Amino acid sequence: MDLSNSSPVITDPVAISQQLLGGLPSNLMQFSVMPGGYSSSGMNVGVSRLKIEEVLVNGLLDAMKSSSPRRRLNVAFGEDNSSEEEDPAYSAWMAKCPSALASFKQIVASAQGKKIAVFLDYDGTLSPIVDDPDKAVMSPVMRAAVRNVAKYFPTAIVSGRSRNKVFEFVKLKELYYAGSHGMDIMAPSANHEHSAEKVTKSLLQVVSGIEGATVENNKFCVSVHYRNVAEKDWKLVARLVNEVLEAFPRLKVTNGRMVLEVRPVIDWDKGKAVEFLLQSLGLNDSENVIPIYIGDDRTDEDAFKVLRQRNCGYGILVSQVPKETEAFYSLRDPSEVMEFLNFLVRWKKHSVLRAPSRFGSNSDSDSKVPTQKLHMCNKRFVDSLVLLVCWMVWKERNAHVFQNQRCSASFLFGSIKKEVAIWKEAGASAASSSSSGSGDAKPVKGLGLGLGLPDPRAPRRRAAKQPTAAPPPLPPRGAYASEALEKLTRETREAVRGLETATGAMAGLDDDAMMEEFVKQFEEFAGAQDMDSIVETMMQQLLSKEILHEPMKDIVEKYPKWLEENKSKISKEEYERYNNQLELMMKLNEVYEKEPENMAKIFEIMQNMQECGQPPSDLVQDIAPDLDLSKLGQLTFQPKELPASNLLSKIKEEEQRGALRVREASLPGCRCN
Ligand SMILES: O=P(O)(O)OC[C@H]1O[C@H](O[C@H]2O[C@H](CO)[C@@H](O)[C@H](O)[C@H]2O)[C@H](O)[C@@H](O)[C@@H]1O
Repeated sequence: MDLSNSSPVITDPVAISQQLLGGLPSNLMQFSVMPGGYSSSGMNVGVSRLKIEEVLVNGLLDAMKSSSPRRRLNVAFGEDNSSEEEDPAYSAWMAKCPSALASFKQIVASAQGKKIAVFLDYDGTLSPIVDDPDKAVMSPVMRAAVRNVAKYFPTAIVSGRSRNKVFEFVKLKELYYAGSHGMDIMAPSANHEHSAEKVTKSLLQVVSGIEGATVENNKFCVSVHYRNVAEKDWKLVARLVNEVLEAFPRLKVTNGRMVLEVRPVIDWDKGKAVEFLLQSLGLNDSENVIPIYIGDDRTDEDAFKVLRQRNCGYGILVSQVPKETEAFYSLRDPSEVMEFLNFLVRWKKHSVLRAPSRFGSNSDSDSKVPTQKLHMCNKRFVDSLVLLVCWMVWKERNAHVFQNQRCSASFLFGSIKKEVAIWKEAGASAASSSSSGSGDAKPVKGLGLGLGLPDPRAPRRRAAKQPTAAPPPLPPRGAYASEALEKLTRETREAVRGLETATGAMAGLDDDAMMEEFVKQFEEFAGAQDMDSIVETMMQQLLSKEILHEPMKDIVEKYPKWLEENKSKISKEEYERYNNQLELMMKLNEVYEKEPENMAKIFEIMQNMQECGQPPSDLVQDIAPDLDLSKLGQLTFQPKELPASNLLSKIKEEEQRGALRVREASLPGCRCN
């Protein structure tokens, strides 16, 4: 939806069709308007069938137009620049449906002493919406967050997809799954599956001539996707689906995010699925169980409604625009969902350290937390610090393993402090650019956390050449990158704030004591998630398709020409090395395209890449000036070889034994990234 449109609120498609149908004499309305959809079954064809059909098609079309609203696009980068603070409609909506992150305190306060059960929709909630439904993969960090949540709370995925398909995406055995809008947990008759197959065939036939239209069989339901169909053809899609459904009186159609969902006319939906799951998991005690349901789509409203009616638990709508909803709270996008899930885990794990600055709790347990801890428990600071310490320790470990270089704890701490200074610089710029609200998307030095990572927001030549008047469509595959970028920016900013707090809190402590404190905090946090998985998650994020694929594609595109032009200017060895590098990059791109989740392969290629050193600097300069492949390669050794959590104690031990060679002198600038 274009926000410049008149109504800021997306209305229910049913309401739209009812409105339209309201104009007809009631005796002509023998077709049924289903809750959450409508079916053309039982239609009285005597009077003006064509007219009724037209009304149905138009109703469907209206619903299609109002679905999957898009936000304003930034002219230069195809990104959204608008902030909710500037949008009065959004602010008004937020007052009714506040952020679940901002309201975390209330949510957990009401859950004190009760059991939380978590229900999660998949598309648009755990994975960003993308053009190709088969590519709606979940990021490794999101998977880690869901895995952690499931460690502490019974967790179920409730999806419109078939159960198998959603499992293929989520890949976590510890969860419960309800596919086909929850239908596959209620053992529907084989007839439903059969008619889904039949209607899939008919739908495939009729839409085959419409460019971009696809049909997805979700076992008991069928999705007709029109996200990639030109808007002028949407009416045709609506008409054809409507026509096909006339032969299937037991099926109805509802509208989701750029998708028409054909479902059996049975009294079953995601709300019923949630009730069923609560019952069968022994969580039906509404006094003592708080179900939290997070979803982004219309079908999730059935679940929100159930929670509201039961007067227990919370629906959380994932949306960046105001919507009519039965949910109590909102989150803007999957990255906020992940943050919320992480909050839940930390709250559960560290309830003893719960402090006002962190979750705003003022429970008794707070009084037992020492003041210094209160300062240090600023959640985001701890997170950022953890990442930072983790990263530095990891680099140290690499230097230790690959270069046989070791450093003292105080040197390591010095490096951490230097890194923090870089964060500080980045955070200050990031904070000022965001608080100015100017929408200035200039790259911020240091946004790659000093890791030599490309800044996904840095304008590349290709982007700069695009005419500013016509904004490029928001590339769905960039969603993770901007998610990652947002996260890094947020963490950086918070690290800076946290650093200030910590500086005050730790004033008077000497380097070693400070280091001890850092490590203690780190271990507390790491204890919640296990150190290896934090490192692994971080490595996965840094080497993920979302971060690296775009710059790699750009380099691979230009590399052959560069080689040709420079062959006579470089040595034979260099030429071979570069050729080798190009081949590896091509391999890497292939993995990113075909099996982006295959981290083992990505690690392997990156390791080999490390041997090839940096690509020619004039080649990468325009594309990804900060990209340092040889350094990224160092990331790829499995943490299991030497758990990073042991490293600090190992360093200390060796230091005590006097076995350390301090390497400050050998490392100019002390930057070991
Ligand atoms: O209940 P959900 O798990 O949210 O499933 C609802 C539909 O999700 C998928 O479609 C949506 O996501 C696609 C990938 O991002 C996107 O291309 C499409 O436009 C969205 O509607 C799924 O493909 C459908 O079958 C589900 O019904």
